[in-house]
Amino acid sequence: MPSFTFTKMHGLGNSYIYVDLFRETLPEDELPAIARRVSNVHTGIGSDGLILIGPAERAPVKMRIFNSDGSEGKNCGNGLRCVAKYAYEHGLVKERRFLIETLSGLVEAEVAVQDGEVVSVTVDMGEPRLQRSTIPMIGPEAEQVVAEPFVIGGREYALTAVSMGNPHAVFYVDDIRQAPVEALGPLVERDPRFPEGVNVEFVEVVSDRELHFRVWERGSGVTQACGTGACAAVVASVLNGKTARGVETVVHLAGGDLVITWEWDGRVRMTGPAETVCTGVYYDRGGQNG
Ligand SMILES: N[C@H](CCC[C@H](N)C(=O)O)C(=O)O
Repeated sequence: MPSFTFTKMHGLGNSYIYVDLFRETLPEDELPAIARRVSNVHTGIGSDGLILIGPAERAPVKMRIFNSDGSEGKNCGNGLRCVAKYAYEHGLVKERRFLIETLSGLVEAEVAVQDGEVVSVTVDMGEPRLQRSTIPMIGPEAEQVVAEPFVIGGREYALTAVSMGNPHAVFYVDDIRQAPVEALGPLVERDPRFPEGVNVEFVEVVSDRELHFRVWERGSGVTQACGTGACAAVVASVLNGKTARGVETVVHLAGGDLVITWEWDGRVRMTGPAETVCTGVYYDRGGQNG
């Protein structure tokens, strides 16, 4: 039976099973099924998905992320902070600031270190993509989608769409505790107006530099946190005139807080924690369990 070593890590409770491809080899065509199996809390290890840390052409390390349903995402904010922590602590990089390659491009991470341990990470997530065709969303290609009427499930909502390399649909609510995450999340996730699906975020504005946030993730459902989603929420809030550009905004997610700024240079910077839960050996029984 094939087996491989893994490290379970989380960013604000958004956990993934990390496999170091500098040490392990996984069959490419099995990756979606392996993601489903390791994510299963009953027959696997239990997580929101699988993240691979491996060699890259244009950076010291590359991150690939698979959601718990086996679909491959193009970016992952909480995952990037954990990859940065892993890379620094395992000597894959020597500097505290370095590039990480993702399917949506290169990002720059900077680790904060105390007694040899990475305690927090700042990631320059690059510029948000705002044109409909880059979300992607069907409709006039060059248009931005800001507070656009969006009818679904028999009701009309105000939709703001932002891509951080992966797609996000942001909705505002008066009380985050009442947000229709499980009722609306899966409907929007698979709506045909989003040809690649979409992550669905609900935001309550506390002030011009503080948000409450909940998420239904594409491919994983409700998670404790979504780093790219929190970045999309800050960008959407500036576009909707609810928070300030160039100012640190605190985003309260179910699993904890992120500090995010949509800088005047156009780039979005995110700072937050990254934790190692455990390391181990996974005995993969193949199709028998997922
Ligand atoms: N579900 C996302 C990938 C994970 C993103 C999230 N966990 C984050 O921290 O950004 C997608 O399919 O685009």
